[in-house]
Amino acid sequence: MENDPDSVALASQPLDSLLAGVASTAGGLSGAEADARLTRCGSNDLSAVRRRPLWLQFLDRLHNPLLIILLLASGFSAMAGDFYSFAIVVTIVFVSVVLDFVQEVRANNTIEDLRRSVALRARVLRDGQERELPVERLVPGDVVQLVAGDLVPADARLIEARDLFVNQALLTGEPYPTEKHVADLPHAADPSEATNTLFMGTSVISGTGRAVILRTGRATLLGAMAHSLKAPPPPTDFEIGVRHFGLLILRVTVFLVLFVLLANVLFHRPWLESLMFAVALAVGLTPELLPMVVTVTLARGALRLAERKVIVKRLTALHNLGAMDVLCTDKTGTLTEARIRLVRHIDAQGEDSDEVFRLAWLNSRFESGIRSPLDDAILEHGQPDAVDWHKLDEVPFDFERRRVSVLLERGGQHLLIVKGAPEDVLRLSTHYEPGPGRPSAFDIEARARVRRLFEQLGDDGFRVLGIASRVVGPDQREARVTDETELVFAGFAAFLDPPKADAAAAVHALSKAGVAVKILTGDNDRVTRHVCRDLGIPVTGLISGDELRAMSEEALRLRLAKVNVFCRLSPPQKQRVLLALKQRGHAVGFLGDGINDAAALHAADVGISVDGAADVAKDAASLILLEHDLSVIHGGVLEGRRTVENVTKYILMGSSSNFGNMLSMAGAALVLPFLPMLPIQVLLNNLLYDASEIGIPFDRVDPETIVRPVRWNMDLIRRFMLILGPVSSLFDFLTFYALLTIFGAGEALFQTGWFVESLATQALIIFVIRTRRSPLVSRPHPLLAALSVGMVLLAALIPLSPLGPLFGFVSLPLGYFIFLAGTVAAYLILAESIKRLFYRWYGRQARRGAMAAGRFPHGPSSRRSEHRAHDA
Ligand SMILES: Nc1ncnc2c1ncn2[C@@H]1O[C@H](COP(=O)(O)OP(=O)(O)OP(=O)(O)O)[C@@H](O)[C@H]1O
Ligand SMILES: [Mg+2]
Repeated sequence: MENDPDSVALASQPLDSLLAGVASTAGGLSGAEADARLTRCGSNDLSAVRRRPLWLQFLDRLHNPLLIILLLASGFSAMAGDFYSFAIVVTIVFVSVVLDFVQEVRANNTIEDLRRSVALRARVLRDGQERELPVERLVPGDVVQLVAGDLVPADARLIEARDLFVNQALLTGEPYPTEKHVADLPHAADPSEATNTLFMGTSVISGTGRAVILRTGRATLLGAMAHSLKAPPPPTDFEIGVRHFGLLILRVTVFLVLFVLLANVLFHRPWLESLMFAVALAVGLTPELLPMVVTVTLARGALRLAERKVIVKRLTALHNLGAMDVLCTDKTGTLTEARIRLVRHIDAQGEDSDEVFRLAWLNSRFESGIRSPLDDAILEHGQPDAVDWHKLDEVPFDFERRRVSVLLERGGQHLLIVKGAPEDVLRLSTHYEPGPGRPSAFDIEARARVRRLFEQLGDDGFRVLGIASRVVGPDQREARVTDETELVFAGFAAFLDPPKADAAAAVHALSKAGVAVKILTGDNDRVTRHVCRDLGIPVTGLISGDELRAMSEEALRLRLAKVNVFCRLSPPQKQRVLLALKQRGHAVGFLGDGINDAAALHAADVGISVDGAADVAKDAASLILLEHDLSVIHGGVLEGRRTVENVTKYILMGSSSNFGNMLSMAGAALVLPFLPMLPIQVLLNNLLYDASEIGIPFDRVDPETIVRPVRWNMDLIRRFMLILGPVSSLFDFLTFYALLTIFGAGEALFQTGWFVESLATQALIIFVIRTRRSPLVSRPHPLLAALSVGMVLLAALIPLSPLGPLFGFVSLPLGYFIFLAGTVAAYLILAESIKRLFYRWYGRQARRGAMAAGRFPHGPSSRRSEHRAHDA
C-alpha cells in the first residue's frame, strides 16, 4: 500500500493498520530500510520528473528539426557520393551540440547544488534517533517530529499531538488554522474533516506533533492536485523578452529559408545542395546557444552571489533582482539586531512589577506557537516564583489577533493569561489593578493614563507587549478566542532590540542604486519611527494597518510613492501593499522571515528570506540569505543587473551582426551563379562564431550600466538590430564586389574570401556591441577577447591548413588580407559611430517617453511603460 494515491482514505483507517501497512512503528524506520524505500518510491519531491539520464538529455538536443533535416540532407548527399561533407556535417553538429550541452549541464549542476544547500529539512526518527534530513529523502514509514513554523513534508497520520494547529488554506481554502488530534475517524471524507491527518504543503501554526508518513511525493494529496495548485509563476519580463526574440528569429528564419529555396528552384540549381545551404543558413540564424548562454550567465551570477552568501533558489529571480526598484523589508533582524532583551516589566501605574513578569513568563513558558524572539527574551530574563502551574489549553498566536492566551490551573484555580499587542490587550481589558489583588474598573482617565504610558515607551524605542489575565470558572478546561474579554490589565513588558549598525549604510547604498527601501512591519508606528530615527532613515510617510483597511486601491496607489513606512500590518495587508506596488509598474522585492511574511514573499517579484526563517517563508522565497543582512542584497542587485546586461549582449550580437550576415548570404545566393558559401562552410562559420561567444557570460560590465535597475528592453534590441544589421550587410556587399572584380574570384576563392570576412566582422563586432563606451576604454574579459580574436585567426588559418581542401577552401592572396584588414577596421569604426549616435538618440527617446508617462524610468521596457502611462 505504499504510495497509493487516495490520501484522504488515510484518515478513516485505524492507526495500527496504517502502521502495519507501511511496515513501521512509532519508533520509525532503520536507515537501511529507508534507503531501500527511497529507491523504490522515489524522492519526496513534487517536481520529481525523475532526472533523465545524461545520454537521454543529450539525445534531446538532437531533437531539433533543423539538425534532423541537415543530417538527412547530408545523408542523401553522402549516398550521392559526397561522403566528405557528410562526415564534416556530422562532426560539426556533434561538436556544437557537445559544446552547448557540457556547459549547460555544468551550469545546471551548479544551480542544483546551490539549491540543495538551502533545502528544507525535517526531523526524522531513523534507527531510533532523531536526525535532520532534507525532506526529499523522506519515505513512507518515516516518523517525523513537527513544531510550529514547519511545513508538513508529506501526507502523514498523527501519532502524538499537543495543541497542534495547522493552516490548510492551500488545500481547503479555509483561512483559519485547523486543530489536529490523534484519533480514529471512520467517516472522514475530505481534507477538512481529516483532523487526524497532516497533508503535505500545509503549515504548522502552533503546537507540536509526531506523525508517521504514509504517502510521499506525487502520491500525496498535494501531488495529485499539483497541476492546478502549483501553476508555474507568470513569466518575467525577461523570459517574455527572450521568448519574443526567439519568435522573431524564427519568423525571419522561415522566411529566409523559403526565399532561398524558391530562388534556387527558379534558377534550376541542384536542389539537395540548395536545401542544405538553406538549412545551414537557418542553423546559423537560430540562436541555438541562447538557452545555454542564459543558463550559464545566470549560473555564473548565482555562483558569484553564493560567494556573497546569497543562494539563488529560482533562477528567474536573478534578473528580477536586477530590475528591482523597490525593496520592502520587515524590521526585526533586518533593521535591528534581533537580539531582543526584556528591559522593563511595569504595571498600569508605570511601577516595576514582578507580578507582570510572572504572568508574562507563564504565558511564554506554556505557549506552543512559533518560537518568537519576544518569548525567548522573556524566558531568558529570569525565573520567577511561579511553580505548580499546569497548562490546560491555549488560544494560539496569530498575526491577525496579534496575541496569545494560555489557560492554566493551580490548586483548583483556573487562570487565562493573555499577552499581545498593547492596543488590543488594553481594549479587551475592563479592569486594572491599582494595588495587588484589588482590581478596579477602568475609567476614561485611567485608560488614557495607561495609553500614554504605552505611547511613551514606544517613543523611547521600546517594543511593548500588553499583559492581562482573567480568572475563569473551575469547570472550564478549554480556551477560546471569545474568552479574551473582560480582562484585568496587568501591565507592560518592554523590550529593546538594538538597531543594526550597518543597516543605515545598506539602505543608503540601495537607494543610491535606484532601489527605494520601504518598511513593512507588524509592529507599531512609534517603535518603527524610533528605529528609523536611530538609523537615520527619514520617514517620508507612514500608513498603519487600520488606515489601510479603510483605504481604496486608488487612494493607496496615489500615496505609495511617498510612504516608506507601513506599520501594524497583518500578513494579507503586507501582500496588498506589495501587489499595489507591482500594479504601479515597480519590480518589487520583499525580505522577510516569518510565517506572516510568506504571502508577501509569494507575491513579490523577488522573494528574499534567510536560512533560519520559518519553513513557509523559506519555501516561498526565491533567494535565501545565509546571513541576515541587508548589505548583501546590494551586491545581489548588482549581480542581477550584470546578468541581464550580459544576456543582452549576446542577443544584440545575434540579432544585429549575425542577422546581417545571414541576410547578405541570402542576397548573394540570388545574384551569384554559385552558392556564396558551401553548406559545410556555413556550418563551420557558425560553429566558430558560437565558440567566439562562449566568453560572454564571463564578461565585465561597465559600472555606469548597473547604477540603476536594469530592465529587459526588447524595444532597444529590435531597433538596434534594424540599424546595425544592414550596416554589416553593406560591408559584405563591398567584399563581394572586391572579390569578384579586384581579385577575380571564382567559386572557391569567393567562398573562402567571404568565409573569413564574414567571421571577422561577426566576431570582432563584440568589442563594439559589448559596451556603450568606446571599445578602447571598456576592457572585455580576457576570455572573451581571446576567444573572439582566436576564432578569427583560426578562420584565416584553416584555408591554409591541411583541413582547407576538405571544406573546399583555397588559399587567399596576400592582397586580400590587406583588403580585409581595411574593411574590418572601416566596419568597426562605422559601427562604433552609429552605436554612439544610436544610444544618444535612444536615450533622448526614452527620456521623452518617460516624461510623457510622468515618471523617470530606469530602463524603458515597452510593456512596463504602457503600464505607467495608464497609471498616470
Ligand atoms: N510572542 C508573542 N506574544 C504576544 N504577542 C506577540 C508575540 N509576537 C508578536 N506579537 C505581537 O504581534 C505583533 C506583530 O508581530 P511582529 O512584530 O513579529 O510582526 P512582524 O511584521 O514580523 O514585525 P517585524 O517587521 O519587526 O519583523 C507584535 O508587534 C506584537 O504586538
Ligand atoms: Mg518579522
